[in-house]
Amino acid sequence: MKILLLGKGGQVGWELQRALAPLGELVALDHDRSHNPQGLHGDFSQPERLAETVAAVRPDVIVNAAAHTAVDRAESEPELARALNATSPGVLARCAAETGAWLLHYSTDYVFDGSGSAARDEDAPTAPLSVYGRTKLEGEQLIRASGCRHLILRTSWVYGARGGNFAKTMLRLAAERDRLTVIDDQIGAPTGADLLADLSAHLLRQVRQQPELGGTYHAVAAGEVSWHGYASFVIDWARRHGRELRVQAIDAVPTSAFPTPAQRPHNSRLSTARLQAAFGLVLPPWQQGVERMLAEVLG
Ligand SMILES: NC(=O)C1=CN([C@@H]2O[C@H](COP(=O)(O)OP(=O)(O)OC[C@H]3O[C@@H](n4cnc5c(N)ncnc54)[C@H](OP(=O)(O)O)[C@@H]3O)[C@@H](O)[C@H]2O)C=CC1
Ligand SMILES: Cc1cn([C@H]2C[C@H](O)[C@@H](COP(=O)(O)OP(=O)(O)O[C@H]3O[C@@H](C)C(=O)[C@@H](O)[C@H]3O)O2)c(=O)[nH]c1=O
Repeated sequence: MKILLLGKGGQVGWELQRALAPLGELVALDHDRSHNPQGLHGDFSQPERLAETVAAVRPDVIVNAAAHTAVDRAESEPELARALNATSPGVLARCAAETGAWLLHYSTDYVFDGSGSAARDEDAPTAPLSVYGRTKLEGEQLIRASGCRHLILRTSWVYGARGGNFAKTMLRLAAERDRLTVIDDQIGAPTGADLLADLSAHLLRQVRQQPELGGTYHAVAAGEVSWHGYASFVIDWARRHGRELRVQAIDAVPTSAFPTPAQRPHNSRLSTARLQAAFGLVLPPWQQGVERMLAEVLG
């Protein structure tokens, strides 16, 4: 099978290069065409040009790991966020529908408003609170409307050994400051880019055999934690493994005490029951992957 991977340099894209390679021929692109084979276009700020790339590569599977993921910055650049998160996935979906290719795409817990405390399933009503969430939801909708064969994996709180993420921010701040202030009333599941990539490869193999398994799934690690609990876990693990950190206190605060340009959901719990049942999987607890990432990052 021939796979076109877009966004190869991101947290998930990096792990996908490893996980997808055994499935067949992989053409992996980033947004700078001077890095790409044959100068192929991979810049999502020019959505229509992605059709040229699909026509040139003629993939059996398109995997889209590119996105505008700077949640606060998206509030002040909604047009760019929309081009990356909605219009471009829509073009890829149209191409996939025309050629019969599969499209694998990633979405987010931020398509929900985060009310209540129950874990949401895939059919729960969406109501994004931010530009990022709204544009990611529009991307999902364009993919479904295109009629292409697709998998949309909604995930949350992604971290990887490569790239920036909350855990690495906390390690940096803990080395610089005496006190940290971290929100404790937003709850979710940190999910490893390596887990997502391995899952993606597994699902692609399966849907090629059983196309009826295509659709939208929640794909997050098991368990739940607040950002404050996550930060405390990371800092505690780093200390126990010999890292000297300056921080003396990690203050737990409500969202109202940590204002940000974008509003984020309080309840990011996603139910993975559908994914586990459809593909016969058991997802690992979030702590397992975070420890693996910390071991890699902290050496
Ligand atoms: N990070 C998270 O916490 C979560 C992510 N997701 C979703 O998972 C997917 C992967 O996210 P993740 O790997 O964490 O994101 P990253 O921010 O690590 O990677 C995003 C990728 O998009 C690329 N990109 C940025 N601008 C452009 C552009 N103009 N044209 C083409 N590519 C561009 C980046 O390239 P470069 O690095 O070269 O700029 C990078 O490869 C996304 O769909 C995201 O919405 C869902 C839930 C949580
Ligand atoms: C840096 C910092 C953040 N926070 C809060 C702000 C926010 O509510 C939460 C996480 O902040 P971040 O900006 O790191 O994370 P954020 O960019 O909101 O992470 C999100 O990214 C997108 C791409 C997704 O799809 C989501 O699933 C989610 O992972 O932690 C603190 O409480 N204290 C701090 O010192």
